[in-house]
Amino acid sequence: MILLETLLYIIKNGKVLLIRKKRGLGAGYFNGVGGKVEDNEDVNNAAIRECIEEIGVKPRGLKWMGLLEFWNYDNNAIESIHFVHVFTASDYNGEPRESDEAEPLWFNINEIPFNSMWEDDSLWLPLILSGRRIYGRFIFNKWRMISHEVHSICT
Ligand SMILES: COc1nc(N)nc2c1ncn2[C@H]1C[C@H](O)[C@@H](COP(=O)(O)OP(=O)(O)OP(=O)(O)O)O1
Repeated sequence: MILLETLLYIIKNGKVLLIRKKRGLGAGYFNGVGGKVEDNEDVNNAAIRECIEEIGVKPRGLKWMGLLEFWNYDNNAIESIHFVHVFTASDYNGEPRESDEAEPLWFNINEIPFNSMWEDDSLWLPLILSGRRIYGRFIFNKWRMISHEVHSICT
């Protein structure tokens, strides 16, 4: 199963808006806002749509910050490959609200709750939050990370 997905981090006043995911892949973890790109949808519009659906705000000042690949194996068989386009936004319209998918919470940039996030996040999210564009590839077995590579993109 190959999936095209998005992640979006709204950064404002020294804080980043994360969600506590309530269902699906990564339920219980804090993460950026995001989900699957729909047929005939571009990744920018998917990031905006997911943000409206999950926390009720329309992000503004969207910036593409990189591409992440998450390969999950079940022993020797590939279970899923996720190509995830990552964005930041500098502002938004509306007020963040909880939905059946997500609870939004603000965190200081230097107090990200990595202990309650996907294992890979501490390897790349600080780079994105400091304004670097990146490419990363993370290999998992049954969603335990077994190897990784992260590179800055020259821009
Ligand atoms: C494995 O490492 C991952 N780390 C992080 N930080 N985020 C990840 C990882 N793997 C996937 N993701 C992200 C990418 C997407 O934003 C979500 C998964 O999307 P989901 O399955 O929730 O997609 P939706 O379209 O919202 O779901 P529904 O089909 O339920 O509408 O996780």
